Amino acid sequence: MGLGDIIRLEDVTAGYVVVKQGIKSIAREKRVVLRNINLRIKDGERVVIIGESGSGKTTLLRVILGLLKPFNGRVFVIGKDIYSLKWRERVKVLRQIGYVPQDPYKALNPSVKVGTILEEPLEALSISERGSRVKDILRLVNLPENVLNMYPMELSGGMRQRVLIARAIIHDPEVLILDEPTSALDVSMQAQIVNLINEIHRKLELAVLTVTHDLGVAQYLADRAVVLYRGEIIEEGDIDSIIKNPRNEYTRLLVSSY
Ligand SMILES: Nc1ncnc2c1ncn2[C@@H]1O[C@H](COP(=O)(O)OP(=O)(O)OP(=O)(O)O)[C@@H](O)[C@H]1O
Repeated sequence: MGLGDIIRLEDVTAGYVVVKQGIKSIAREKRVVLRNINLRIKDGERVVIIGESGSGKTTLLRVILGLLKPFNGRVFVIGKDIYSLKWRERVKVLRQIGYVPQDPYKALNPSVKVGTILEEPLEALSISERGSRVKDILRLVNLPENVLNMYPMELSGGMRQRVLIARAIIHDPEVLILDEPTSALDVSMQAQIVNLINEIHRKLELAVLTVTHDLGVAQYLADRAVVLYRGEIIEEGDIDSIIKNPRNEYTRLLVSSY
């Protein structure tokens, strides 16, 4: 394991166990979605995973987030093999990941005020420390303080996305992971969120891993890109050279339709 790896996947094969019910029998079958994935996110690096719908992007995130144990291979987060850890230890290590789920309209509990949502990850701090941390983060994500007393439903999609990003980084993790951060937003809002993510990367000096099917977003949010196709990494490297000079046939197709 090299110095400075925040996340590292070694030969990961993962998927789901599906239950097939026959007339007289029930059979469990392994459905492999990811094959032999080797992936490394270094300290402070911006990496984007590009792939079409069904390529396994969300499954890959579940594996990294400690939610889906691979059939084979190992997953390291800040140097710890997470699936070999006891649950309590694993939770502690996984706090180094800030996660922004896919849909800002569905991801926030509608009956909880924004202030409570943001304080939740800060339970270890005193009340006054929490308050000042919340204020700092609101400033960083460019939200006014009056949102603290509002419910998610009262906010626009872009504001909800800012709340989700704020919640993900408020406890100062080492890496921010975003699942399709712009796909539910209109075009002008997409640019603002992309700029915000880059600003957070600069100011907090954390690694950023973004999953997207949008090459435009990928170009703005990454130094390095990994192309996932049918559960396998088929190409990876510098995002601009992948776009200018794709080596794999599928990547060429992806770039030509962009
Ligand atoms: N809980 C599950 N049980 C069985 N199969 C699943 C499950 N979740 C996902 N899959 C299958 O795994 C494959 C990859 O799905 P995944 O959601 O990881 O893809 P994705 O690239 O994130 O797609 P999208 O962009 O549409 O979310 C799909 O064929 C999907 O049907």
